[in-house]
Amino acid sequence: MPSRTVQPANGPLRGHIHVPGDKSISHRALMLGAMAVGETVIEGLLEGEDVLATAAAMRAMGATIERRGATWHVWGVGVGGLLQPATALDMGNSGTSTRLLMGLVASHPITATFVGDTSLSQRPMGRVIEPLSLMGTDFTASPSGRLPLMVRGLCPAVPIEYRLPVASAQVKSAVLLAGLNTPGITRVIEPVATRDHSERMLAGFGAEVWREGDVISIRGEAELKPQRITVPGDPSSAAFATVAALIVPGSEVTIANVGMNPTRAGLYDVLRSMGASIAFGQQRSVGGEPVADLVVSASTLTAVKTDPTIVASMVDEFPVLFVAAAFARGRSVFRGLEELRVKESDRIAVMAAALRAIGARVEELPDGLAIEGTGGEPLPGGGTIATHLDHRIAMSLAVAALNCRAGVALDDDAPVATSYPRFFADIGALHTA
Ligand SMILES: O=C(O)C1=C[C@@H](OP(=O)(O)O)[C@@H](O)[C@H](O)C1
Ligand SMILES: C=C(OP(=O)(O)O)C(=O)O
Repeated sequence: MPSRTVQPANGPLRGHIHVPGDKSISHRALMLGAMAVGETVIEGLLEGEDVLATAAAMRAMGATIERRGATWHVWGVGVGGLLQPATALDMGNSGTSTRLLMGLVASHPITATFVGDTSLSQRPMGRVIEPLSLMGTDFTASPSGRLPLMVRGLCPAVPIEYRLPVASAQVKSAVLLAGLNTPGITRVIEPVATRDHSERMLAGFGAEVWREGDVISIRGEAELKPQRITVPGDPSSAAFATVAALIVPGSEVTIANVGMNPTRAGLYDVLRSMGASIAFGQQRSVGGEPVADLVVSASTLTAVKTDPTIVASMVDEFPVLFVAAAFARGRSVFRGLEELRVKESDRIAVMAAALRAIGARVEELPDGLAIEGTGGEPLPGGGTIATHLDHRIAMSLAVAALNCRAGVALDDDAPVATSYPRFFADIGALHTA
């Protein structure tokens, strides 16, 4: 476990960074490229460990995937064409790879075993096993529906209409991807809107997929046509430099190429409601997704109470929002965050412990956190933070360290490589002194 001490910023953060490719979109580009017939070309793919796990799995099931300079090239097997993998598929730390690929395998006549690291092996897969079992797929899972697990796909599978019991884009996507190779129409009812990258990209590849109110339908046995895809920057990664610039006095930072899909951009609305100075320049469309360059200036933040309806549009950004709240004026309250307990770590409990360790005043609630902010004053810092194989915990505390008197030690900085390998270099480049 490589440990690292992050020192407080020795002056304002200044400069310009280019945020890496969106993780959710990168996974989907590889998967759908692998399901098309012909060559898909991907620009801006996130080369993080999670996405590389998806690439390795698609290769193991028959796709050819190559990096040539700055672009990635995928020669797909076609819908229905996935091959039986010779060995277990190693999903590493990646919930998205696991759940979406379980969906793809579910309606193919193949058997696949999924394994992962100790974090992923504790995460619930029953939420995907349940709908895919209704489609006829057979599963043998570890106790409580965990990894390692084996999926025996059924072809043809049975189309279903499934109401999501949790707001989860991964579960929605697993069912839609299983529906790709299933005769007839598969429907997902989504009471709370979640990120819609699967629907957008399936349509882009030529599948018939449509939304009526909260019902998303896909016509199966689709033929996907290869595409040229440009992956926009990841708003979940941009969140770290954004909060860093807000809490380090005197900072002004430009973060280029940030995806602003409304199903992902909740954090930026919440920060602005706290008084954050964030300007959205060069608004444009990249790969069918809205994108902007953010100009973020250090701001006096005030406490906030988030509405539970906004959670799905910023589900991965709460750890770093908690850091912003720790430096805001007043008591912030975040509720409706039950899903945070089943991410790479229990992000409510782990962030409560980490913020306390650096001197913040925090109350853990069953479904969230209440945080008493400093009003902008630095926190004491010091101590060593347990990151629990969770990239977002590591990066959030590295950001907090910038405004802690004694800095912050992370027990393990390796997890940042799952979603943002250049994180420490990007933040380092913003130091002026
Ligand atoms: O579909 C996706 O790409 C993702 C969906 C979210 O998970 P849930 O579907 O479990 O909320 C999110 O936390 C994850 O980082 C990526
Ligand atoms: C929850 C996350 O990812 P995944 O579910 O793919 O592991 C995340 O990136 O914060």
